[in-house]
Amino acid sequence: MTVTETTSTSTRASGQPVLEASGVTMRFGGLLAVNDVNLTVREGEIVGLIGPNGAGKTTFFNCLTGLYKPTSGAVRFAGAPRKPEPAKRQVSEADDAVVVQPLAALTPLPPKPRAVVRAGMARTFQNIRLFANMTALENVMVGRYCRTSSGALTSVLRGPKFRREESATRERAQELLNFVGLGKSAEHLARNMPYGDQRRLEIARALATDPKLILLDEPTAGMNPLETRQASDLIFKIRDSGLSVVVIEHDMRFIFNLCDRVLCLVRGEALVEGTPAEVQSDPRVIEAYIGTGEDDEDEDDEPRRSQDVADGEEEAP
Ligand SMILES: Nc1ncnc2c1ncn2[C@@H]1O[C@H](COP(=O)(O)OP(=O)(O)OP(=O)(O)O)[C@@H](O)[C@H]1O
Repeated sequence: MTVTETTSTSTRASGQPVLEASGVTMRFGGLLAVNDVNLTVREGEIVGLIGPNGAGKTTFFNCLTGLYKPTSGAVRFAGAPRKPEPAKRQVSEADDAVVVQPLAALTPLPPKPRAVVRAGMARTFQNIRLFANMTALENVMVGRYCRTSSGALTSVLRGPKFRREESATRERAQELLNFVGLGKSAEHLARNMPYGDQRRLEIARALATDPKLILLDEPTAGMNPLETRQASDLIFKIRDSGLSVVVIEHDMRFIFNLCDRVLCLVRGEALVEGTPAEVQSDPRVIEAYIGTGEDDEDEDDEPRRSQDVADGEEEAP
């Protein structure tokens, strides 16, 4: 299957690109998991990544976030480090001098995941990866440490600089817990928190790194309908706070109600990209999920929640 089609302009397509993946290909030995996939994410956009099981969504995500080095292709990100440019000065109508930051240019993604986080990209994983025996607040504080400057020695000596940073980190972590609706759970051990709260906590920890772009891998997996609605509200709130979001989900109703744009991968290739309305009504997407009935014996094509496509079609605007 080699058909790739871009059929939409996003409702927010006028924003500057923050991430650009071009020709991303990932092979595992003889297996072509992702084949020549392109994706541009713009400021303030929510982009959904869908596809049947084994379509290559997580592998593509891993390429976007620097966890995998693509076999070929490039990922460019607006926050990636580059040569410092002098800030330009602009004079407003009121003749006040205002310092304007130059527009962030897209530059190649740094090679290591830690550098990717510093550049402004954060992610959550399909399986919850919290520090189970730490409190909610401590989990978020850990996410914050990539933005603090205390070195090992300062931390051991616990001098004034360390104490100031520690206090600011704690304060910011509490703000983020409030933001995701976990303000009252700050002292709860992560392992004792309800499942939906653990997912929120992961998002708060990712937000603690001050990202420009957050990538969420199946954020509603295992959630009940109420938790799923709350997750949706939280993602809108994150977008409204100025971030771009990329989200992988199998729950089509959730995706089609949430996203500005959706990319459907099938067998590692981009099948269709468009608005939720375009993607959910595209016969190729329906076929990819539900099948034609001719290749029912092909287990790899079996969708986890095939009925969701039809559900989304009825419900989405
Ligand atoms: N580290 C790896 N080594 C070898 N093969 C892999 C590896 N990771 C993924 N694959 C294979 O690559 C293909 C794509 O897998 P991937 O997990 O990216 O799909 P997915 O769309 O995220 O699936 P799901 O919806 O089930 O999570 C699959 O055939 C998978 O078995």
